[in-house]
Amino acid sequence: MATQGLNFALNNPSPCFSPTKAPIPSKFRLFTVKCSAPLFSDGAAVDLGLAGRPWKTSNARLVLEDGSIWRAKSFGASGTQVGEVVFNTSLTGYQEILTDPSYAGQFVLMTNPHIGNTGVNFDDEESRQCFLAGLVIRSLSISTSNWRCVETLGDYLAERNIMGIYDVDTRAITRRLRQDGSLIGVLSTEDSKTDQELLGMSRSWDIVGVDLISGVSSQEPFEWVDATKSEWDFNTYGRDGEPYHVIAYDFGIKHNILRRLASYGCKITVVPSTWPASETLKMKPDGVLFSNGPGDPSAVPYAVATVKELLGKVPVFGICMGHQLLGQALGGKTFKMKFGHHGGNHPVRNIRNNRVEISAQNHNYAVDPATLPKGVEVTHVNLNDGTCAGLAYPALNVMSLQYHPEASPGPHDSDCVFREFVELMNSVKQHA
Ligand SMILES: NC(=O)CC[C@H](N)C(=O)O
Repeated sequence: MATQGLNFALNNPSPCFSPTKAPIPSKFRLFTVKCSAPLFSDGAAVDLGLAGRPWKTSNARLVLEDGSIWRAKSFGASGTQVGEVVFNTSLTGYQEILTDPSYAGQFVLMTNPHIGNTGVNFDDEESRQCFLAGLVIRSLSISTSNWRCVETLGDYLAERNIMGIYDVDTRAITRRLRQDGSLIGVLSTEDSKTDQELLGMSRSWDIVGVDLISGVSSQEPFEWVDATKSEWDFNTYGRDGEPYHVIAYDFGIKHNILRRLASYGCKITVVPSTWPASETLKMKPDGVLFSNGPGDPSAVPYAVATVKELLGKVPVFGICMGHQLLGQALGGKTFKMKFGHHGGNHPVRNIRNNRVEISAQNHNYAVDPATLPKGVEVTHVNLNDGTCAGLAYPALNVMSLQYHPEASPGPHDSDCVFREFVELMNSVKQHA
């Protein structure tokens, strides 16, 4: 499919896919990028005093820190919002993306041009709210049609106070992000704010070094029981006997991680990000899961300290942020990538069995394998750019993935890793 091919190419940093480099203006010059078709842009008809148009005209601006201004039409909430712009190459699954807490502080730009056609439903929520800064899309579907739909995307965002824009050249912005790396932007529907003011806001804000986990984690421990609904579940692996008790650290956990663990027969207690390791050990779990979560892994040393305290005492599994925290706890370093990986089409090689999995990914940071101590194995590699996509330290019963085996949205190729975690807990229990 042509769109699928384009989205693969966007994630691949290989020079043969690089778009032509557009000139970037000097840091302090503002310029407007014309992107809408003339028929739909503000302009002549209004100036000439002709009757008002029945369609919406541009009423929002996205000002990027490189000085570019993108005129667009707003939907969802109004106001002014700052965040880091990242592009996501998933073709479907915008509701799961909107409710993935790992997007806190970020504007998600969907490279698939047509968004909103299936509306939103009760089943696809990945957390209790939308934590992202806003949504940037090319075309907002004018009709909504799906058997699960309960509401339109626009109403859903407005109720949750999340800003969205459409009729903006998402391809051009994506090229810019690929060439120059992630950019901070300010989205505004407020005419009272000047372009210079918005540019100033984008240049005085940063996402690096900020603890975003504390804003998304649950505040109290709770039990999780829901498994994947039987009509959606394809797992046939069943276990007899007592379920394994897993303590899941909530750094911004996606519900489908919990559903998949429950489907593999785990009893789950979710604990806040600041839950002391000593309390976890008192609960005598069979395993501990460190979840995904937003922001910079170096900004949460308290979480790294908790992970360190648990290493070697109980089998552990890290997903995305959890993988990065494990990398640091084992003595390694994390670094910020140029534009990260966001989408449901990232090829990863599982080095242990030499199979390639197409995976769902959402991260801007990665573990530098060269900084890891002896004994830590890189188990998975991202085939687009060779970055570390999974780790294991068998001596301490550690396993982790940089990406999302729970998908939501995305392919299910990596689902069997939940079984591997159950088998790890099983073998540790048998040898205790
Ligand atoms: N999905 C996640 O857990 C993301 C981890 C981290 N916030 C990153 O961007 O790399």
